[in-house]
Amino acid sequence: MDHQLISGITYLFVALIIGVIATLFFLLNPLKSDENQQISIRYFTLLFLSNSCFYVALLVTPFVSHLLSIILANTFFTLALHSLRFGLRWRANVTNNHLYQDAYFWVNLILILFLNVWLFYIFENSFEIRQVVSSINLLLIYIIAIKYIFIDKSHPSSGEKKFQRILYVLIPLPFFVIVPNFLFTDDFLNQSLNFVWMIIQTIILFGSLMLLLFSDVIDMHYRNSITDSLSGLFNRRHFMEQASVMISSANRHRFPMSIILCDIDQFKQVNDSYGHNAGDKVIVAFAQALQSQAREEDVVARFGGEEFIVLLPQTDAEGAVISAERMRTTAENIVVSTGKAILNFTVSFGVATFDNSINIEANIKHADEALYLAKKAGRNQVKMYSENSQDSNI
Ligand SMILES: Nc1nc2c(ncn2[C@@H]2O[C@H](COP(=O)(O)OP(=O)(O)OP(=O)(O)O)[C@@H](O)[C@H]2O)c(=O)[nH]1
Repeated sequence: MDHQLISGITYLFVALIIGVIATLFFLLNPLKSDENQQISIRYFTLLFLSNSCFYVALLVTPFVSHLLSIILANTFFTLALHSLRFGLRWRANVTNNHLYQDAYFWVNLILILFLNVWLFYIFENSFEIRQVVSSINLLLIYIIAIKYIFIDKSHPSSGEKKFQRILYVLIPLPFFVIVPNFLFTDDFLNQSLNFVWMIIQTIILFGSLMLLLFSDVIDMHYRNSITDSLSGLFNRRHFMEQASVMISSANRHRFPMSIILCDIDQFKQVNDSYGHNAGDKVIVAFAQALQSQAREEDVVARFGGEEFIVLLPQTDAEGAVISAERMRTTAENIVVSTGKAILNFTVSFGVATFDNSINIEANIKHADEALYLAKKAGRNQVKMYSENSQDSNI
């Protein structure tokens, strides 16, 4: 059999295997619970499928017309790279449009097709020229992709940082794809080298996207393990961990620290009168209000059913009572609309300033005692813990 035909078939086979493995990996990815991630995974899958089609189109030159091969190859290539851009955009939640609604994609595609046809007539069978056009396109998309890697720029994940670094490594690769064409006169050798570069590029891209998705999965599991699913606040376990770290820091540096423990008033009645969903809405509304009233360094958590806790570093008793009072009035003004009615609710607060000689549990107990007094005194108020609890007041 012809030498070129055997290598052509081998290339197609390799391209197909890469495409199938990548597709299976992305379709079986465990990140399916998040809609944004789901869409971005579909785009990553499209990237590898179209990348494989690109190789196939490029290597079918002996079987179809040269012009058709160039046009198909570049079309799939453009599709592959724009899929990368769109996958990252969905992941970072920066778009509601799909690829087919993207003007930049269509302009790019039309330009590529126009250039292909034009260059074909000018340079006839020039493999080099179409490599240059593809490489410039590839370069542009990698540069644009760098912009959309980070979901939260202030807290980049390790996968995001690694993926960014890998994209920087990928940027010069398109130029290496062109180099063999100018170095060697043997077409077969050139085509083989081109293919090797493309495979390397795909494997790097595939590996780094895997890395990015795995780090997303790890982040997601970590986030789930420290947050409460209903309110989105930290859960009790994470609060206790954070609190013990902050206590030792407060002890060492001798700064004051306070705790606010609060409980939604007559919450059982809300559930009984309006239903459990209405109760959940109240919890979410109050959690958001609490978070919005807290400072950046405060730790806000859902402590139990309708009970919440806030740890306030660098805050003395007076400051904590002012904060709690602000939270109380904010809660009083929240309006929650349910299917049946529009409802208001109130919250009681117990405040304790840290006694460094005792542990976190004992300090929380102090705040709980103050909260109990607030409930006993008629609810919707703030009480401060004092040694003689019966006298504690704001
Ligand atoms: N909807 C909803 N209800 C919850 C959740 N967690 C706990 N609850 C309910 O919250 C209610 C708490 O009621 P109680 O402990 O009697 O307290 P309360 O009615 O708020 O009365 P006071 O605290 O004395 O003002 C119970 O009926 C729980 O079932 C939740 O996640 N969602």
